[in-house]
Amino acid sequence: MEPWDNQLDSNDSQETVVIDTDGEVIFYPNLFSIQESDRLFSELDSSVKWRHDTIHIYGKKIPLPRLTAWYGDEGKSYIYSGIEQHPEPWNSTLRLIKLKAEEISQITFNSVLINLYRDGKDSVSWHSDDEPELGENPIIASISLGGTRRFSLRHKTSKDYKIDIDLPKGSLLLMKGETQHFWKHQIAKTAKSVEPRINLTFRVIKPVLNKENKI
Ligand SMILES: O=C(O)CCC(=O)C(=O)O
Ligand SMILES: [Fe+2]
Repeated sequence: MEPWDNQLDSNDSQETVVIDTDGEVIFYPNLFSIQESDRLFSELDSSVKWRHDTIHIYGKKIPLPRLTAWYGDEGKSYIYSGIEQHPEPWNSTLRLIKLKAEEISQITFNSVLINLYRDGKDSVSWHSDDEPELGENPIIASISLGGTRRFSLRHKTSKDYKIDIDLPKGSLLLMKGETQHFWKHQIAKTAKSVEPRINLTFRVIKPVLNKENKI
């Protein structure tokens, strides 16, 4: 039996409400133990097909400040930076993590976007996960492994609403309801020395109408 085959223990049920206004964000600090987290980190670090994508801004090619990968059910493609992306098929480690995320979230996910923050210079800038293929009120389960990084949320119109939360290894942050309409989030760069971090955001990709109004 693998360590992560355990039933939910009492630690798993700890939860903190991070946001309950204009959306819902809930933090579960101990989805995986430290030992399980370290093992999952090294398995994913070596097995994931990491990409270093570039984005095009004002005619310039800019490498993303992190490595990424996308895994999911076959046939769930989505348009990202104007390019149709096809997911890699699930591997066994990702399936196990997905099951744990689904137990907590009470929803079946069909894809995961994975980020590798190699050091403190890697980051993700302010954004909402509001692509049409995620649907009206997406449920996103975000799992952290490796070094702790600070996750910030800020309300789009009420400038005083701002929350920072450190995401340690083994934790899960659940974003749901209207969160993506009203809030943006980021992982800022840091000058502190930090261990590499892997973040997995499990999502449900829905069919969307394309230009010819076909699914
Ligand atoms: O690394 C994180 O915790 C957040 C990643 C994120 O926001 C995203 O991939 O959309
Ligand atoms: Fe995001």
